[in-house]
Amino acid sequence: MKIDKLSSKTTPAEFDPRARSTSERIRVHSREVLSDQWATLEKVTFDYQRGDGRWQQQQREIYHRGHGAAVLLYNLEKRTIVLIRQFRFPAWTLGGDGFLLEVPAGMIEAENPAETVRAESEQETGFIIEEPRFLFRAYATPGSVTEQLYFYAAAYDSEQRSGAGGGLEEEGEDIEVLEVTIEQAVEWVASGLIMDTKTIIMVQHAQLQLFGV
Ligand SMILES: Nc1nc2c(ncn2[C@@H]2O[C@H](COP(=O)(O)OP(=O)(O)O[C@H]3O[C@H](CO)[C@@H](O)[C@H](O)[C@@H]3O)[C@@H](O)[C@H]2O)c(=O)[nH]1
Ligand SMILES: [Mg+2]
Repeated sequence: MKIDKLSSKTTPAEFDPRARSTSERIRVHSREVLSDQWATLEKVTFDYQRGDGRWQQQQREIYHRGHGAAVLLYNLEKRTIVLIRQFRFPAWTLGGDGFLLEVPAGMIEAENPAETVRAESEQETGFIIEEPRFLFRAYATPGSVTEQLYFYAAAYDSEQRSGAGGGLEEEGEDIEVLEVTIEQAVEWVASGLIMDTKTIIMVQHAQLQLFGV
């Protein structure tokens, strides 16, 4: 018996919707703002042309809350990185104490992610950094949130500290600063103590690219 698994999906390139630009494959019907307070929640109805050429109507709620930037603070001599611990209300609603271990991060202001991580590093941890190194950019939750996260790394020096950090009290921040060895951080990812995606990515980047664990 001859089985040709690809035949039903194979179309000549000129008719293949996958070869067309997405703007030709998406027709937006309506956009409705459901909530517009701290951030914006929108309901969008659109037609999507599937890979086999058929059109399908879909509806999605999408949340626009700006973009974020995070920084991996590392010290190669001491083999340490800097983590912060802070209360996250959405996490608390799922059980547990709601306190998460994270890398310093903040929402991008004035469309300048490098400046944002310099400012967040000082506000949240007290460490003053020079030019942070851009690593990569990623969607955290692409199915429903438009936010992109910009990842940076910066060497820190324990001497270059302006204060204890802790964040801005007027913004409700109450941040604890931890300096941990890379081995400890890797162990916390494996044991499930570190549960924040951007932080897991950063610890693994540090492990693979910086410390060679
Ligand atoms: N009133 C109000 N204030 C808010 C709200 N959400 C955030 N804020 C204020 O905005 C500040 C955001 O602090 P940042 O340090 O700029 O951001 P972040 O909370 O650390 O978020 C970072 O990490 C997130 C993922 O873990 C990212 O989603 C985010 O973009 C950023 O990178 C908070 O301290 C708080 O004052 C809200 O719904 N209402
Ligand atoms: Mg923050």
